[in-house]
Amino acid sequence: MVHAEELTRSFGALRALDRVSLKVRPGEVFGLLGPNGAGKTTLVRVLTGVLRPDGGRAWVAGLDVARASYRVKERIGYATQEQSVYRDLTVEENLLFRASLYRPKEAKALAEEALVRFGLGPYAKALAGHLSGGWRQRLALAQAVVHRPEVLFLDEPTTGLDPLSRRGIWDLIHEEAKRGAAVLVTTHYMDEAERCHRLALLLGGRVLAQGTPQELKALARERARFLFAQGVSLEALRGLPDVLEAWPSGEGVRLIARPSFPLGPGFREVEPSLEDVFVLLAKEAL
Ligand SMILES: Nc1ncnc2c1ncn2[C@@H]1O[C@H](COP(=O)(O)OP(=O)(O)OP(=O)(O)O)[C@@H](O)[C@H]1O
Repeated sequence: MVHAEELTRSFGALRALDRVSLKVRPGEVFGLLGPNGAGKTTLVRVLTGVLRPDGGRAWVAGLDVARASYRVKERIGYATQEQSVYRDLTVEENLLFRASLYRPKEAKALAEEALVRFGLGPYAKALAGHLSGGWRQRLALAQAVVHRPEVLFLDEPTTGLDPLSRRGIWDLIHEEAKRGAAVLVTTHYMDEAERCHRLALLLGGRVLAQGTPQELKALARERARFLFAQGVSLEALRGLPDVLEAWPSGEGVRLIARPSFPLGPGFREVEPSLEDVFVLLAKEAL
């Protein structure tokens, strides 16, 4: 499992991580959701022992990351976008290489098994650089888990993929969690965040909130009204002091308003999306 306690990391004057605490349990898919520059990659780099924190501590798979960063690497899988795949090796060679780094005696069997499990068999002899983006991401995931790690870190595993390929990757991520791995996945796609068991919303290096998607939505509903309105002017709504955010949506207008906002004719309450939750919490934090 993953346990981060008050992790802080700065680059010069920029505080990329500000007292970040979280836990990821075995069997859980935990999402780190935030816009560009929120600190997601920095957190993953600290948790995988690539980068030292300035403050705080972290344990991964039972080991203190700062003290045992090499041993931690044997117990984790780490997939950054495509960088984790060697384009001039074949699919099979990529898997064999990674497996032999950590489990040399079983490398061949593990690589074979990953080929089958990830449906990569037909591409075994193809150069990774010749695969389509979706298949290359599948390979990146396969090589991250080929040695059957206890903890899996996936940094934006679906960026640039079409919706069908993204679904395929998410099915595979959940299979790894079912196998018992603790999975930490970063994304800036709000719809993908819905697929996580629990999430932390990150902005400016700080955790704005964490919980299950349902808990985060309930938290937001306590603090604001999420509405859909028809027959009202967007500009007029935007001018009202109780309206925090308003934007065109289909035939009408979606808005986030303070709890005191009256529900007049033409307005109805809607279920907030995680994007709505994020917008509200980000506004409150600024
Ligand atoms: N090595 C570095 N040197 C200086 N600044 C850095 C370094 N790495 C990250 N930063 C800065 O720290 C902040 C957080 O960056 P980080 O890459 O962790 O964000 P992110 O949430 O992963 O964003 P993205 O979605 O764009 O990958 C950014 O402002 C970034 O410019």
